[in-house]
Amino acid sequence: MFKKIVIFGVGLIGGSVSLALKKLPHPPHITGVGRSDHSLQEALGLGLIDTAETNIANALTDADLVLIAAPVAQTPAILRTIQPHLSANTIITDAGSTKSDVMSYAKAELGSQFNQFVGGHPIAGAEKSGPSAAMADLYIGKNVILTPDAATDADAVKRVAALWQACGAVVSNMSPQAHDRVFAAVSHLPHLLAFALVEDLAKRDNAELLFKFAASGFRDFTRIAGSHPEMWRDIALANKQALLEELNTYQQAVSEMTVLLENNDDAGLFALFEHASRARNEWAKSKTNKT
Ligand SMILES: NC(=O)C1=CN([C@@H]2O[C@H](COP(=O)(O)OP(=O)(O)OC[C@H]3O[C@@H](n4cnc5c(N)ncnc54)[C@H](O)[C@@H]3O)[C@@H](O)[C@H]2O)C=CC1
Ligand SMILES: O=C(O)C(=O)Cc1ccc(O)cc1
Repeated sequence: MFKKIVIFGVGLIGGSVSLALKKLPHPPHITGVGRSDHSLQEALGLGLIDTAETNIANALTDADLVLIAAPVAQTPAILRTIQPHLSANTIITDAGSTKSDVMSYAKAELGSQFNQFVGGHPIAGAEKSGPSAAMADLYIGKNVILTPDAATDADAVKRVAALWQACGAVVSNMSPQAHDRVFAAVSHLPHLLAFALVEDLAKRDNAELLFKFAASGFRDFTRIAGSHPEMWRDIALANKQALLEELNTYQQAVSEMTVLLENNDDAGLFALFEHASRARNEWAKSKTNKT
């Protein structure tokens, strides 16, 4: 296990890694680096980190792992600031929701030390953010995807996998491109649709009335529209191409449903609802406790 971990961005995701590792018999020393002093002090106060650092050279002294858990557009700037202070033994990893962009940033910013970078993505989270949202059990039984490159050091991949396993996660590998296509469909598209629906209702003249009577179906469909705007702006722009394809496919599905409705096609609507309902229920049963 790592002895000193430096976490850039001690919010929901970074803070939850920290809390999970603190349950180990020999937890690592965890140093937090943040963008705002306020959230770093909050992380310190909540016991998520052992030390808060603003000096990057000090933060990285004797560090054997750097975990980047900030919004994905912050990744190049963070890599640029750490690069001069990395030793040959420091492993760098991240938790960003998109992987093609992050892997390209790592290649560009780390140069000959790119082999020490292991891209990662925990498929676990929430619509809540910040240090106070961190949970020790967030990753138990959840998937974590690693996206090693052909150049990535095999031992670094093993050690990052072991880190997530120590947090209770189930680790698999994917290419960054395959990862981004899958998560455009099952995560990024649903978040955009939830934001779009809430925004459409919120800007109507009778929004107050609509929200007053909205119930649990609306709550379930839109929970993720309460998610962090900066994080989702960065994800949408980073995975723009795959997301535009998913939006296009979804628009076709909505158009097909519109035609069924316009034509009073009761059999067509029933068949569509029955097929989707079965697929959704089978998926939910197969997942039990997983994200
Ligand atoms: N929220 C979720 O459910 C999930 C998020 N992710 C990914 O994890 C990353 C972190 O997300 P959350 O923890 O949810 O966000 P968060 O908002 O809870 O925490 C992010 C933290 O990063 C800090 N930060 C921002 N820029 C920084 C910089 N340049 N240097 C150092 N710290 C900086 C912020 O002050 C904040 O404390 C994002 O890349 C996101 O895509 C991955 C899986 C799930
Ligand atoms: O809130 C939820 O249910 C999520 O879907 C959390 C989530 C957000 C972003 C990710 O990259 C992975 C998981």
